[in-house]
Amino acid sequence: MTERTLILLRHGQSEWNALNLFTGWVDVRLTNLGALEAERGGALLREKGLLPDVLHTSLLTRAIQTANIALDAADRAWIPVHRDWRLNERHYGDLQGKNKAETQEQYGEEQFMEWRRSFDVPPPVISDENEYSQAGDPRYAGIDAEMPKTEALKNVIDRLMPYWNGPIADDLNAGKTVLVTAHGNSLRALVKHLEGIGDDEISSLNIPTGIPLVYKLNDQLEAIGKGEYLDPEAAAAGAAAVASQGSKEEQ
Ligand SMILES: O=C(O)[C@@H](CO)OP(=O)(O)O
Repeated sequence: MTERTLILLRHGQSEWNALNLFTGWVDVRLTNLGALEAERGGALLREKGLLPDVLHTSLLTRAIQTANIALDAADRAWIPVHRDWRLNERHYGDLQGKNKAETQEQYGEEQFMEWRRSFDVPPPVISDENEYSQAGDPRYAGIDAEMPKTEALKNVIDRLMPYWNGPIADDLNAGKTVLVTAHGNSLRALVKHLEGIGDDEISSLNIPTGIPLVYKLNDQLEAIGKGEYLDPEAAAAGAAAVASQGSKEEQ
């Protein structure tokens, strides 16, 4: 068996993470803290000798910035890059741009959690006229019918898997150490697949910002054990902070 290495990295804190707004496909940038998180993520990779050979990122600036900063910190700014909308954050539909705590207050915790963490219930669709719609954004020219107007996690898995089974699998099968920089929910989709997590159980899994999560894979690209965060303590604290974003007290 040849062991393969896959590294997942959620982008560092974004401007809208800091404001506690549903973000989805809205193209916000990293905060200064987010940039520091990305740098620390790259330093962890360097310290552990986990040096990516190839990068796959979403089309969103916060993931691209994170990858650039982390790879620079790991002395790997030069590696080849592939970018694809299939790694984008879950499209949050009409919730994009809304405050999470206010949404929970307005609709109640049950509805809020159904929209936020249920496996297959998407939020209401976004209209093309909404200021936070991506209709007409040139980076998505050519996606046409597949362009989402809202997504549940299930929809994210459906659009992500062809990219996992295609370009990412090709690089892993070629023996490359692969870095994927993406988002809370596109990475939850990938972790669900890798760890065989059930549709109900996945609702309680949250991914912290900026901490590399490393998988060893077998020849079939199945995970050998669970993924390991390079800083487990910070990862646990970060995941707990993500989980509590509906609560005003935690902000
Ligand atoms: O707003 C979003 O796009 C995501 C990630 O930041 O949020 P959540 O964790 O609520 O799914």
